[in-house]
Amino acid sequence: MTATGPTLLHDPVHNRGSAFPLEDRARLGLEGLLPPGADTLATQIARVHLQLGVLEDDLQKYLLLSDLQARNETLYYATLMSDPATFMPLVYTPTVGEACQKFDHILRAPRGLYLPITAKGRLKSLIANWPEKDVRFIVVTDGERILGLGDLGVNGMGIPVGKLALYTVCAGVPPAMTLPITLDVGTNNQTYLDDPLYLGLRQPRMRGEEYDAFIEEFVTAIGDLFPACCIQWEDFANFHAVPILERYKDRICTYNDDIQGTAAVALAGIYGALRISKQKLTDQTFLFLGGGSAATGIAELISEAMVLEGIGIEEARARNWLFDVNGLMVTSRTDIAAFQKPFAHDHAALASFVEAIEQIKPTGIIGVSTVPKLFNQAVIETMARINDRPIIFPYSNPTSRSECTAEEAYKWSEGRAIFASGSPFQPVRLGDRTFIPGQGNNVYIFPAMGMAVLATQASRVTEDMFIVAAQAVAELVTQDELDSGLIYPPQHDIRNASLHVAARIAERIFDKGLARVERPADIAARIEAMAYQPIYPEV
Ligand SMILES: NC(=O)C1=CN([C@@H]2O[C@H](COP(=O)(O)OP(=O)(O)OC[C@H]3O[C@@H](n4cnc5c(N)ncnc54)[C@H](OP(=O)(O)O)[C@@H]3O)[C@@H](O)[C@H]2O)C=CC1
Ligand SMILES: CC(=O)C(=O)O
Ligand SMILES: [Mg+2]
Repeated sequence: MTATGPTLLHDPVHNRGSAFPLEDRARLGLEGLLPPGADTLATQIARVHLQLGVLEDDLQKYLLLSDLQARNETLYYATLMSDPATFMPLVYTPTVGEACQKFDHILRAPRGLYLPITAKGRLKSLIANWPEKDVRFIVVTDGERILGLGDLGVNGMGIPVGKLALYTVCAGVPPAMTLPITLDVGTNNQTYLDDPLYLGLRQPRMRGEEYDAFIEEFVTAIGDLFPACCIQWEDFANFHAVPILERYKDRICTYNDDIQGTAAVALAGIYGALRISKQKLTDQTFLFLGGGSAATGIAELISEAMVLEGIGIEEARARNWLFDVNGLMVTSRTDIAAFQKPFAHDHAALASFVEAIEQIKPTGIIGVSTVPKLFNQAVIETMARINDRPIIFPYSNPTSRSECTAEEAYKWSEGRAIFASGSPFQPVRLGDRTFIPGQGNNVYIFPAMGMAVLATQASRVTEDMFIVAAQAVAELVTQDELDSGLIYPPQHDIRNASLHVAARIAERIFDKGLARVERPADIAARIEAMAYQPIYPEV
């Protein structure tokens, strides 16, 4: 029996607000509870656009949209899908970064599951409180490396919430099947520990065996309660992200978006760049600013993609170099972690990034350092002197952490940079030319991966699925888009792009025998039919 009256108006899944048809209102006990006129979904969307249009501050817009999500889910998704290029920067990077930093101050309706380490031993009973019983996709963080903003404790919850909204908007993963989770193992962020409004555990971060046992209990509980569920790890510090992925990738359906999703979107951008420069992947050398989860994930996937073009894995890895806070990663350094070692090469130690560019002569630089402005004029001018079409990817998020702006990259390279950034930039005018900067963000990958896994009920997520995803993104970019500098599909068309990428990944899942459903005659049609549409459910 569907709820009626005020209870119905407070159920975000079934609520239509002012769009309840007049003829249904008596039956649903809604007469008098709504204005006498009736909206359509279209007039409701127009009203949200109007309300957002008068707000100048993006955080206020973020709040308006989260309130809407808590009140009327269909209208929320319909609004986001009405103009993804406008709304993605509000519910995702860059605005979500500011929202997370202030999450305890701006909190209105909590969303998702919070699992504190103090509930160790009882996680299953907490997770069982989640009202939906067919959860297929979890995005989980422990809040330690939120975008490039560091340890935000439970305030990091904005990231799983925002990413899962985009699973739905971009690729149609039904929202009822998604679950955002924050594991609260404490925080080392003193500002939050001192803030009376902070809502997480007031204790230093748990480390070591107790942390590992907590993760193990979490994974086991999810497997028991939601056996068809895929777990996406998000924004963990690299010393947890890498071992967690290693531990679980062959045991359950799981992946880490910062390592694998980012790698795929970077590879897609490189494939696009090579169509512009008319070069081969195996002719490239990449120098990363940063040597963490994202850098090593991208470097490894590029290496694997180079192997597909005929060179050995060691030779491929030798074309990928890391440069971190202590300089170029060379074999003589003693501070290199195991996951970085494949990309530490024999070379003299170098402390200057420009000097490293001079000596290594990369064709592309990829910024995943969390530190803004390090792709300075000298860096970009050196890249532009060495390369006819230098690849410049400042991937750190949010915008305040970007290694350079689009304008800087185009200006300092005299318009020759092939550019993409983790957070969006506006088009850049240089003389009589207009450049459209692409957003090199894993948002081109994770929603599609989610839909592919859902449609196939994949038992595992494997590396080659990310190479396929990269190829599928790249093949959508038209010559006109490349001519304007755009190496990713335009954001306004991200839904079509994601459904295409999902179908290509799903094909690979079926080919590898990892699907747990029968192969349909038309995979793309099956995905299209499964994809969530923002249409009011019957009541
Ligand atoms: N565009 C996209 O889709 C994505 C972007 N990102 C972004 O990438 C960034 C990094 O993420 P991730 O790799 O997971 O984070 P990590 O913390 O794992 O890596 C950051 C790396 O940068 C290094 N670093 C810090 N300061 C400097 C400096 N001054 N010069 C050079 N290197 C420095 C760190 O070294 P040390 O550890 O020694 O401090 C570390 O190796 C974040 O801003 C994140 O938002 C991540 C995923 C996806
Ligand atoms: C995009 C993303 O996953 C990050 O910046 O961490
Ligand atoms: Mg991330």
